[in-house]
Amino acid sequence: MISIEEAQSRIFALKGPVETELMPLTDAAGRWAAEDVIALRTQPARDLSAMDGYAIRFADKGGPWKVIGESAAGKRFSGTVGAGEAVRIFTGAVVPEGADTVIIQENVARDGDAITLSGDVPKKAGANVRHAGGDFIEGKIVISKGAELHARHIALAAMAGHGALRVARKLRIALVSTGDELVTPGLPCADDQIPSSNGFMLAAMLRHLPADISEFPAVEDKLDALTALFRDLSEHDIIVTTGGASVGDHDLIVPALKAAGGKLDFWKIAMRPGKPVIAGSIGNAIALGLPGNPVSAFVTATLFLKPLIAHLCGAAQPLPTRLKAKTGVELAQNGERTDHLRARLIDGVLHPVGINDSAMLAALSEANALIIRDPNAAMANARSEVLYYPLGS
Ligand SMILES: Nc1nc2c(c(=O)[nH]1)N[C@H]1C(S)=C(S)[C@@H](COP(=O)(O)OP(=O)(O)OC[C@H]3O[C@@H](n4cnc5c(N)ncnc54)[C@H](O)[C@@H]3O)O[C@H]1N2
Ligand code: MOO
Repeated sequence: MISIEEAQSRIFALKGPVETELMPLTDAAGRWAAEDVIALRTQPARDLSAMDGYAIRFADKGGPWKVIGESAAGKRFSGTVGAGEAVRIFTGAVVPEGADTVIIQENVARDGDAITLSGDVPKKAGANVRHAGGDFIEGKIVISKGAELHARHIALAAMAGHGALRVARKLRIALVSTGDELVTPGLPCADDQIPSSNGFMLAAMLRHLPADISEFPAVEDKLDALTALFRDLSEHDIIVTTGGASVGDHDLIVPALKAAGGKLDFWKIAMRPGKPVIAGSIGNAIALGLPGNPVSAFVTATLFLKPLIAHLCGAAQPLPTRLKAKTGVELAQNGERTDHLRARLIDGVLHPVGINDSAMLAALSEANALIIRDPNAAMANARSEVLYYPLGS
């Protein structure tokens, strides 16, 4: 058995990021920047007013002033503000030549072209002015290669002058559930059968990731059928199987991968749940065999499949976020495998939900966090800090 960290780096080493394409901003969210994004313009391009009021010289801060024109957003005043002069100005408008300060309109009284101070004097030169280049300067890297593109990055790229961003192309992923006992959810299910929940769970986990997912009907535990499937799917970027990963007579993923001409990289990770993970390659594809137990499939997809997708899409930080919080109860000393305790984070404190069986979905659904227990971790007192993966609510 290898450690989780070694498994992650070996899976990433199977293949590098895929080819890239230029993506319009509207479709770039949720991807990762394939190159540094450089500002094509300076923002603000000129000194702009942050408020509605009057542009003045700070030297004249006590007033009175004569209004000599107007500067609005998109329609700047082309003259120069001299001593004792002011220009009516609006939020987002260019501060005219000669002026260095904006006094807000609430602090002056206007009578025709004349304004006088009626409130506070501006505190300093430059008050209510956003200076040119205060946000970013042309030529600066505003988004680093490998950064995940959230809505706020899309806005920044747009402001920096880009209409499209270079990102990894969409991945092609095949999801295959294996097992003679599997029944399509919603159809009658005999007592020795089980609804095939894993494919639906994985599709839901990957829904917002940049991948075209092909889902296949459950495949029987037959070497020929599984071998043919590996061959047929080898043009995908990733083939994900669930089930058949263990050592029983009907666990055929490893033999099928080999029979199809694929290569096994490793099998079994020192973790719970999820020990019998399989990683290898066949043709163009990375083969990732996840255990059949639903909670094992969920945890291993969280730790290996989603990070692999992020890695192939060029993410600088493909691994899931780990956070720290206090545990509400004492945690027993851990055994040899990294454990992932189902827990609920309530008001910043982690409460284990109790059942940690790798087949129990009700307990998993109650959880919104997985407490990480390192191999051989000592007992942790209640209120001590522990690491966890947030699962979303
Ligand atoms: N002698 C040993 N037995 C087992 C070991 C071991 O080391 N030695 N490891 C155990 C561990 S840990 C796990 S995890 C499981 C993994 O088993 P498989 O990956 O081979 O999965 P299956 O046997 O096919 O199924 C396990 C369990 O999950 C149900 N299942 C399978 N597919 C689905 C699906 N698509 N949706 C919902 N549920 C599914 C299946 O019916 C079984 O109940 O092996 C242990 N055994
Ligand atoms: O490692 Mo298995 O996933 O505990 O049941």
